[in-house]
Amino acid sequence: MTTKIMWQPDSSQIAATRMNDFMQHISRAQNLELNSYAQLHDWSVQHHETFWRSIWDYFDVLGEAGERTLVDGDKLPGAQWFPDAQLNFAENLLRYQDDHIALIFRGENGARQQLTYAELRHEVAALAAAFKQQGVVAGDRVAAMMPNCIETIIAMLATTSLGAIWSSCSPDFGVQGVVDRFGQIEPKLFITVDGYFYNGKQLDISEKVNAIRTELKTLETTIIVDFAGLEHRYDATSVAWNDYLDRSATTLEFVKMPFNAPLYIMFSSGTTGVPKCIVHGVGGTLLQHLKEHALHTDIDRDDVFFYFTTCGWMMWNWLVSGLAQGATLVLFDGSPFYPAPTVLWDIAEQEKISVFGTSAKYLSALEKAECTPRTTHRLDSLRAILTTGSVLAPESFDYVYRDIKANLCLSSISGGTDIVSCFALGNPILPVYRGELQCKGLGLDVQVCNDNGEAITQEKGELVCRNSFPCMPIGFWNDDDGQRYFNAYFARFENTWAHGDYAEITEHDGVIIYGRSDAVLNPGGVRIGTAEIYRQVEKIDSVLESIAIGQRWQDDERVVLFVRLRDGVTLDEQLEQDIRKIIRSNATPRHVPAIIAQVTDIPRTISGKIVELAVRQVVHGETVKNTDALANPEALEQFRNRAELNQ
Ligand SMILES: CC(=O)CC(=O)O
Repeated sequence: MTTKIMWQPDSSQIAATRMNDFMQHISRAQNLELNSYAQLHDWSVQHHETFWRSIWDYFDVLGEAGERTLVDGDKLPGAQWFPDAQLNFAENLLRYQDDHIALIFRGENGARQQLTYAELRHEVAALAAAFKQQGVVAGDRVAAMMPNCIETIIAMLATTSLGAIWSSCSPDFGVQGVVDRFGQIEPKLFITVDGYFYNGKQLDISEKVNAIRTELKTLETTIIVDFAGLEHRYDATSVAWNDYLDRSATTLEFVKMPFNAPLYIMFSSGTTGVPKCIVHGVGGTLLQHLKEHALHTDIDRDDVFFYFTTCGWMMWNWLVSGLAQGATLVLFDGSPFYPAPTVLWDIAEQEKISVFGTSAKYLSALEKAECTPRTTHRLDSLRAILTTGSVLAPESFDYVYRDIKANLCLSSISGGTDIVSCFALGNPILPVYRGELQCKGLGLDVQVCNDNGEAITQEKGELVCRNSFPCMPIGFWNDDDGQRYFNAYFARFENTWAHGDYAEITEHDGVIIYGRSDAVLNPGGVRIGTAEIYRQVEKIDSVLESIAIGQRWQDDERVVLFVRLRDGVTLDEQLEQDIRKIIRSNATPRHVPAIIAQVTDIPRTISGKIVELAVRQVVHGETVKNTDALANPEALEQFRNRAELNQ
């Protein structure tokens, strides 16, 4: 069966893209005739050393690239990219210093602020000067529990301008979740707020902040941004943001750092124990984000770039790098459904957003809420929608083109915290096929492997990357012999990064993700990605969301499906039959759940991912190691000791 093309750029659109310009540039520089993305990608993998050096040059990275590009290039892990380079991350994000708008903040409570590039630089200088007076130096850690607002970006840029290391989470994290993360990295400074707004509520977090400060023994100072307008009592180790800034600072200096110096410490979701502290480097993060924004997303100075994210998800780090393109970034903090499900589209229309990023879950919830922005909003500026976080079902492609906008590039993108970027993503010179990620990222030898480690196409298997790339983490924090880092990605296949996604490379060299590999269902020895089931079940109007697990049963495994239904709907025999029928007729009899059960909530991580493993553990009576990693741990109780799972 041929896969439907949902959108295709015409030749004039292709000619105007930065991807096309880069392809011409490489053709000229390397004396080649590259005429397609497939050719460019092949070249970028076969000559990945030259490719990444070209990325540095093409984007005119500020700093010294140094002589060597790659040392021990065939070692995974162990390859060293740009071992002689010196650069500063913040300097590259602040290369523009003019009156173009850099940041627009929109709060759930109606707040709107904006800052030009010149003003942003000024604010960063004032904070960096105060940091310096406090004695913050390269390698120190600055931790932030912040909403997605302008101050968070100023703080990250001030931190990294000094070569210090940035780590952030959002204010909805619980005390233990924050301490589990920041406690491991021993921060010197903590930046936070008095409170925040969510779903129409003003939430005071002063008690939580005090509890966290007590636990983080290495803190010298806590800086508090007056975000929610609440009274805050300061003590000797806390200070208001506005009092802390050194407004007399006139210049901003950038401490040059090695390419592989730590930039960000990010955290795994922590659903299987204390979160892993994944350390990302200065140069690798920058080069990869330059490539992904400019080439794969075609972002430039004229773009208004929005991603719906919190500061606890790597998409925040990804969005912020958009400053390096000189684009205007739109930040939003709050519920995307308050006061109405259309709120993000109001913002898209008002701010003339051209690139709108969100999660796949948001789109399916929007569809269930029967929103049709195409008929209610003027979205003339919108030219791309990006989604990630979970698999974007083929039906969501239909929804976007039918009910949001027909003429745009819908790019499902995938990678994650582990690489602070993507393995497969969008491409402005390729068509969008229904249900597929458009392409593998340039420079990345992304493959799908069978159990023997052999590359396969048009078959499901493990998503891997077979060459080294600059944005591999530089390691895990407090993992001196690198063993935990090795075990996380390299133990499965030799000299290969195994990403933990169950996926397929399509005939168009696109990618389909079927779910996380550790959640794959295995009834009767047949491997089934959970997204294959969700896609069918969630077509049923009364099903809002679902989660599938494999339950050990009579020396085999059986598929158990839990569904969250619209208010007032009860799972009855008819609905069960409808669910089974839709799965059987659109997937296979093997996909049909043995048991279907109703729940009113599905547990998810704080960045919104449903946690199949934790549900599986509860169903089997096992202990869930770290419920602090969950946004709604109480939801797990609904899966414990269910009578229907014993029959
Ligand atoms: C790019 C991504 O893969 C983001 C995520 O799902 O965490």
